[in-house]
Amino acid sequence: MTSPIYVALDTPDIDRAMAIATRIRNHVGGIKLGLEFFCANGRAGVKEMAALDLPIFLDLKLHDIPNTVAKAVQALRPLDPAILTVHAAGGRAMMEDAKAAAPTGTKVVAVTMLTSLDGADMQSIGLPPDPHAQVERLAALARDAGIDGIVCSGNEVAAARAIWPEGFFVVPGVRPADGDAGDQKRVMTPRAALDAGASVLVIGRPITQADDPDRAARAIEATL
Ligand SMILES: O=c1ccn([C@@H]2O[C@H](COP(=O)(O)O)[C@@H](O)[C@H]2O)c(=O)[nH]1
Repeated sequence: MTSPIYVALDTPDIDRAMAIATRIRNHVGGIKLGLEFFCANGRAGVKEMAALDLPIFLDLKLHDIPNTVAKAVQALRPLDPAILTVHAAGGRAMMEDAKAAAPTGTKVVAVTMLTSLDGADMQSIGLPPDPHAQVERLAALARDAGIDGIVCSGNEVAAARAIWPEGFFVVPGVRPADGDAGDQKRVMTPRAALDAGASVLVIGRPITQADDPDRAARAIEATL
């Protein structure tokens, strides 16, 4: 069975990213490359990581006017990522245009509320302090825009799946039971997130910052 874990390789150092991915490759389903990696290494770096022959999740969280996002997605087409992120807050037209510009096999998923935010943070940016309601609203918008799924925390994934049963649900903010949450505010264990309806789990520091990333990945895998 393919692992639902995408490991977040959040480093600008491609040699380090490659070394970690090589060690844990048999215990993860894919690798996630985000802003830190992409700003340092660009498309060439992503192509280099593709040599590992693992699915690539390009987590660039694109958020701009529809034309700009569509052109950015076109520029990423040669990388043929398995998963690509945009921000749902960019609106329906932006999500529609991102999907139209993406390769056929790429799942375009929309970030709803970052897992580093809680109700108080939402209030501070002028939103009602209710992550559940906001995730449900943006999940419906993403579904209606014709993209593939959303990114949300494990706390909201069951509610989001209830309104979008065939959606693809990416869940970061995942921590083993004794794990340090760090800057994440809406967290859940890997097992609980899968039980709640996650399609894939994004796990970074609990694996990449461990003394032995391979052992950490295996320990998490054993709980699934
Ligand atoms: O809402 C979101 C969206 C994306 N992320 C990304 O997931 C990983 C999480 O890393 P950890 O080290 O496991 O906390 C990271 O790359 C984020 O950019 C997220 O955390 N929350």
